[in-house]
Amino acid sequence: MENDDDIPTLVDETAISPSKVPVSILTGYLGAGKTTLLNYILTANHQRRIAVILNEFASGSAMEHLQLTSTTDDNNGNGRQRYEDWLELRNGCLCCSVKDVGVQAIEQLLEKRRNHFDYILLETTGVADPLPIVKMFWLDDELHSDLILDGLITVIDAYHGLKNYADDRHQEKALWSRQVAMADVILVNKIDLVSEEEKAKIHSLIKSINITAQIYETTRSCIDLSLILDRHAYNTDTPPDYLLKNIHEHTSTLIPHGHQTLNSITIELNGKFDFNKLDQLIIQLLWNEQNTTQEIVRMKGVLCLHNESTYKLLQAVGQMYEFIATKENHNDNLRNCLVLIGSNLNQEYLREQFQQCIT
Ligand SMILES: Nc1nc2c(ncn2[C@@H]2O[C@H](COP(=O)(O)OP(=O)(O)OP(=O)(O)O)[C@@H](O)[C@H]2O)c(=O)[nH]1
Repeated sequence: MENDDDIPTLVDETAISPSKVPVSILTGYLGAGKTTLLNYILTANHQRRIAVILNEFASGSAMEHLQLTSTTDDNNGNGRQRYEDWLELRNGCLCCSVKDVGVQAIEQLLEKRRNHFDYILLETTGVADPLPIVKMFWLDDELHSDLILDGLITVIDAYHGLKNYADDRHQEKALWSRQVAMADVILVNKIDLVSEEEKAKIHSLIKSINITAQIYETTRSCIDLSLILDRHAYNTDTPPDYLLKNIHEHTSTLIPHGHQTLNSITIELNGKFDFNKLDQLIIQLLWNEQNTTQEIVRMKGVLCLHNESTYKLLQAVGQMYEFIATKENHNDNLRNCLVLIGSNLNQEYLREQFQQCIT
């Protein structure tokens, strides 16, 4: 481990990027290929200086640690070097509690090693529910954090995926589904081990749970990094194409799979929303109705609002949500599209609720 004195000082202070450092969360059920992906990233030839943070238990200790491994250029002309750091998390684990202690620890690390990396990948354990971790890193601008959530990458084991899903033990199935439901990018890994028929089945199952994620097939988690990094899934002001144009194509793939714990539904409406009514409805759905049988884990929408000529984006994760202004003019094509991902979602009921908010 390096000590603080070893940290190189940049001669040219302007070389330190004032911009925020993107954080991607990496998840995937046990044995899916997360470590294989991280090893690939840490050894692959690319320009990014990526810090990998592993959420590990320190054996024999009640204390939690985050292990940081990074191969980055040290800016002293010594080329790429690998170093490790440990962060102590005295108050809990990133996996099972929403605690901003994890964010603070990573911010401190960033402060200390600002010139060492420009991207952070946070690996969760195979049995982590990604929802609280995504919420933790979806930071309000008011908090002036140097970190910005880039997205959630989920690695799926193509060979065991259907088995994990079919697992009668509810906990396993629920976790697997949540990791798929929350993803912005999904790697269907171990594609070398499955037939075309199995491949089609796993794609269909993934899409029925999450129609918004970008899906790539991989072997040994090898992927062009530009496809999975810098997704800007939470800080975009550009309406995604699938919400603007291709929703019919996606909807046709929403084949329900037996005893599904989570699934996607889409709602399309014409007209302009009354913002106050819409806001009240979102609060009702995410706060008041969240503890009924219905649970919305993720919501995305491209919407036309009364008195506004450009689209608004809606993003929600658990009970948190925000409306984001876009520069894209709707040109009086007043088509609104929403995708909701969750459990026990009643499409007709939800459609009716949103319809009532149209002016
Ligand atoms: N055949 C095949 N094996 C793979 C592939 N990707 C990973 N493996 C193997 O699958 C096993 C599990 O991979 P890991 O990368 O350790 O999986 P993980 O998601 O980190 O697992 P946990 O840490 O237990 O959650 C290892 O033995 C890998 O070598 C692949 O595409 N094809």
